[in-house]
Amino acid sequence: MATFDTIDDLPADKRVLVRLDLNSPIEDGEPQDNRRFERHAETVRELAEAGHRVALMAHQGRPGRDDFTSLSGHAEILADHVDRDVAFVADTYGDEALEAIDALGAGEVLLLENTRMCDDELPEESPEKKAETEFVQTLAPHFDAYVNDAYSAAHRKHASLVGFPLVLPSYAGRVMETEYEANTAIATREFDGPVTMVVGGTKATDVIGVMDALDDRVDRFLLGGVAGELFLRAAGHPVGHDVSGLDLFDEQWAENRELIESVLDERGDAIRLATDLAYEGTDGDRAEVAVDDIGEKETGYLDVGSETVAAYEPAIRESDAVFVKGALGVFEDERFADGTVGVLEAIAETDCFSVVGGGDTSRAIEMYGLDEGDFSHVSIAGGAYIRALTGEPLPAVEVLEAAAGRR
Ligand SMILES: Nc1ncnc2c1ncn2[C@@H]1O[C@H](COP(=O)(O)OP(=O)(O)O)[C@@H](O)[C@H]1O
Ligand SMILES: O=C(OP(=O)(O)O)[C@H](O)COP(=O)(O)O
Repeated sequence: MATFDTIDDLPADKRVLVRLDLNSPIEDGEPQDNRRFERHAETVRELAEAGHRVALMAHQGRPGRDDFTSLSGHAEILADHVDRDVAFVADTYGDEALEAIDALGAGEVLLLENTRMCDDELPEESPEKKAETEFVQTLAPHFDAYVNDAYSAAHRKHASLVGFPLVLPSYAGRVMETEYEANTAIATREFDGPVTMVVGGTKATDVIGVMDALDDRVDRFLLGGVAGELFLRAAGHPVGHDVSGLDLFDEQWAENRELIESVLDERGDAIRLATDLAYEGTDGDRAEVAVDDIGEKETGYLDVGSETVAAYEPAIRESDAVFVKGALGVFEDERFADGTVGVLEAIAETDCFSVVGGGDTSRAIEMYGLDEGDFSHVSIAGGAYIRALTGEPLPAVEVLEAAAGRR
């Protein structure tokens, strides 16, 4: 049972600062609609309909990456889901933002600019330090309450996530509440048969530590995506290097090499690696190569190959529980969706307990016409949900709980 207050406990007619997680796939510079908008819209609508003045904070991407953009497009998508205007101000806590916040009327909604454009936001520090930042100290006096709905970012100690509960009465939004309950329940659940985790995506650093911490709670890991290539690299294959402008591999390799090698050493029997990989052939079609035939690293691999998919599917069918974190390939491109979709289809056809997590990965469900009802839980959280599986506390949840304890 969560020990934080929720928006059911929020007194009427307040100026409320709300943290959402609208971090989304970006295509041609534009955010793509996904279930994060739909799910957070419930909290925003409820607060606006209750007559609160609602200012929203959220982040997009990471500085230096292609997905680091303004939130102006996010405001439009969110407005469609909330079914009311969502104003946008290209400022987070400067004069322009404060003016727009102070001008909010009852039931009005305003989205502030990407929190990660502020220097105070990102360095991971204690909640006490974050509460002292100019970011928190400037915004807080303009509000009566803080609502955190960003469960999927709750593993980060950023100012907008851990600073405000020390200085404002604080509450969990609907997404925070439901994701917390679902993911905490999963962490304590026992399974009779094999437990499988599908590990892919781009955030290898997030998943490798969790693989280590999950220890023997997971019987086998099926690997793909960036993490999968880094494990292949550790196993001596010439893959998992940055080629042609990609910067997904080498930095994460340097950061995790020792851990990957020790996980491979200790849990090697439980780890299944791709035996073939897919890439873009010279004619633009999908081409495949056996991992053992890759002589040197000269191309980017964008999916696991068909032999690998055929080996992963039966492993899923005989599992009692399957957890998915991260896509096995660049499924947004149909040519490289086979791994991700093959695994999701096998789960959907199987009567196992299943969780699909991650803002990007869960999007594959609707993109490829799968039915959400065929999965036990589709989480909009990736890194936060797999950390919850290890029982590791989430800093942004801890400060909400501490805030409730002080009231
Ligand atoms: N081999 C690969 N190279 C580049 N990107 C990949 C590869 N495999 C998977 N991806 C990308 O990983 C993304 C999901 O990664 P990640 O952000 O870690 O997961 P999530 O947001 O679902 O938690 C997908 O959008 C997919 O395009
Ligand atoms: O999308 C997110 O996490 P996820 O990819 O683990 O689901 C969150 O917004 C956290 O983003 P971050 O991993 O850049 O801190």
